[in-house]
Amino acid sequence: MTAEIIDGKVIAAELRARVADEVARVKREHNLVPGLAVVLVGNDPASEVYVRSKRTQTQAAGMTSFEHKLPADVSQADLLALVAKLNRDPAVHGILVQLPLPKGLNTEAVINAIDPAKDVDGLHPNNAGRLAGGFEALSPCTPLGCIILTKSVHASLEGMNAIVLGRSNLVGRPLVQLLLNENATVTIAHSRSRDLPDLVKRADLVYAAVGKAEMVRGDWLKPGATVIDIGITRIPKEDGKTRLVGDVAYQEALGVAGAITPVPGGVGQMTVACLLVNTLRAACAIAGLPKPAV
Ligand SMILES: NC(=O)C1=CN([C@@H]2O[C@H](COP(=O)(O)OP(=O)(O)OC[C@H]3O[C@@H](n4cnc5c(N)ncnc54)[C@H](OP(=O)(O)O)[C@@H]3O)[C@@H](O)[C@H]2O)C=CC1
Ligand SMILES: Nc1nc(=O)c2c([nH]1)NC[C@@H]1CN(c3ccc(C(=O)N[C@@H](CCC(=O)O)C(=O)O)cc3)C=[N+]21
Ligand SMILES: [Mg+2]
Repeated sequence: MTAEIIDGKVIAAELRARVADEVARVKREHNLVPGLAVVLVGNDPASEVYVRSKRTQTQAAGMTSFEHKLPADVSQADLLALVAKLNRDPAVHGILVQLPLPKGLNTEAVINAIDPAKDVDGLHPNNAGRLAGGFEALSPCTPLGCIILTKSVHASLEGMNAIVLGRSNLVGRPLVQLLLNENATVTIAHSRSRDLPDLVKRADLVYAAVGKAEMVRGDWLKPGATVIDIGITRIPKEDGKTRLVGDVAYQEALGVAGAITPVPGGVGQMTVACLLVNTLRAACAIAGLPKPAV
């Protein structure tokens, strides 16, 4: 048996096309052009992968892209001043501050400074708390993308055993909340968890968001499980370039899983597409328009 490969490229392209249609409509009907501002401090390589695809795709969807690159030694005050300026800017509907921030900057204070209505990362406590409470919220893009990919395989997640490996504010925790909203039964594992292979073995749905290349082995998986690989690690190649590797041993998993996302070409594609969705939703909400069709 070989697993179905969940094609994030195709699913993300479909989602982006629906976003582009809605962007064209709000432009035509309401003269509203959604704008996304990305703030990149220093040069974290994982963040740069993200920024690259984000810029072109924002523009391709008909939205405005603003980019602010700041040096790694920028002061907390200057960073907060930029966030305050973006909060006030009527052309900006979404603000994303790339994480992790360089040492010396207070991440929590920066996130708290973002207008929750423009918090397209869903990291502000207003949004994270609303999500945890089961209320409507701007939710983090990567977990949103994971749910869409899972639903491309399973129409309903009700009663399924899911395991989430990782509990970060950006990925693991919000993914758990979204899975609960889908009525899955969720186990959360992290660096202090014991017997990871046994925990994974029981899961119909496996979400790996640890950041350890190929940590999840094929023989950990329940045969037929759906595997969503969120991890991205850059491995240097002999020619000096790098290749991207997930948290799951892909070749091994192919022989056991029922369905699996590749890296690249899986979750990462969906993260960017969902960022466009959140920016469109934020722009409509800020403008007092009805919710968009996507
Ligand atoms: N595809 C995409 O769109 C995106 C991909 N990523 C990638 O996903 C991965 C995770 O990102 P992020 O959540 O930000 O990472 P963090 O480093 O913030 O969190 C990693 C989590 O994994 C847990 N962990 C670490 N080692 C182990 C282990 N040996 N066994 C079990 N759990 C472990 C940590 O546990 P503890 O809490 O105990 O420290 C922590 O909860 C990274 O590779 C990142 O690059 C991230 C965002 C988007
Ligand atoms: N505030 C914040 N929000 C984030 O969502 C966030 C962040 N900070 N910091 C960095 C991580 C990482 N991340 C990625 C998103 C998409 C791809 C992506 O497009 N991946 C392509 C790979 C593209 C290529 O091949 O280079 C793919 O997997 O197919 C990668 C990484 C978002 N992150
Ligand atoms: Mg990270």
